[in-house]
Amino acid sequence: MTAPAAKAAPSLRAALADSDLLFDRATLEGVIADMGRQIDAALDGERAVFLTVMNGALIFAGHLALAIRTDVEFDYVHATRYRGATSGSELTWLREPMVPLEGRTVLLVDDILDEGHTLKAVRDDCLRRGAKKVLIVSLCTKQHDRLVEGIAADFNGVELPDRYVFGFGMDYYEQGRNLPAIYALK
Ligand SMILES: O=P(O)(O)OC[C@H]1O[C@H](OP(=O)(O)OP(=O)(O)O)[C@H](O)[C@@H]1O
Ligand code: HPA
Repeated sequence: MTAPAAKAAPSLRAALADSDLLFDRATLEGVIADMGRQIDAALDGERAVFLTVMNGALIFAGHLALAIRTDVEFDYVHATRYRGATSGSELTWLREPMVPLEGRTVLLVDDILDEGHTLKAVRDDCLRRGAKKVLIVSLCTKQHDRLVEGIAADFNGVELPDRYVFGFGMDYYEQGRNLPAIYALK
């Protein structure tokens, strides 16, 4: 029996034609360089766990890691609640942290703080594992009144309008993650 054909994703080209460029690569690289300096100052020499939330944070994490001078220990989690769609649902854990977090400072690195469910769940999980401090590092934060209570970025790069965004790690139906800029659908 042949498997049913996968549903075609909406066109990335059409989405780009119907989007605004919000932040280009040079701007984002400058913003991330500043974030690296602020994080170095906050760590004050302490070796933190650099915990990337896959997949969206992959590109930001690579740039940010090169902007931080303090040595860090890498690990990642994979938690998703959008699963290639443009609105979120239940959070699914695909990979938990492997590095012991007890007594450690964690830099929790993600691409976007939107409604905050993902970062809140991962932050709380790190604390349950005994992390002494979790610093939330997000490339961007969306401006709206749907943010869950009790979550905020300790380090944030740029602020976004309340529109669906993609590029620089963020996907449009699992496309466009490697666009070197952030776009917003009109
Ligand atoms: O603040 P929230 O409303 O929870 O949304 C933010 C989360 O959504 C995206 O992940 P997604 O579930 O799309 O998975 P992905 O990282 O694989 O794209 C993004 O990378 C954040 O982790
Ligand atoms: O606006 C968004 N774009 C991409 N991924 C996201 N995850 C939460 N919000 C978004």
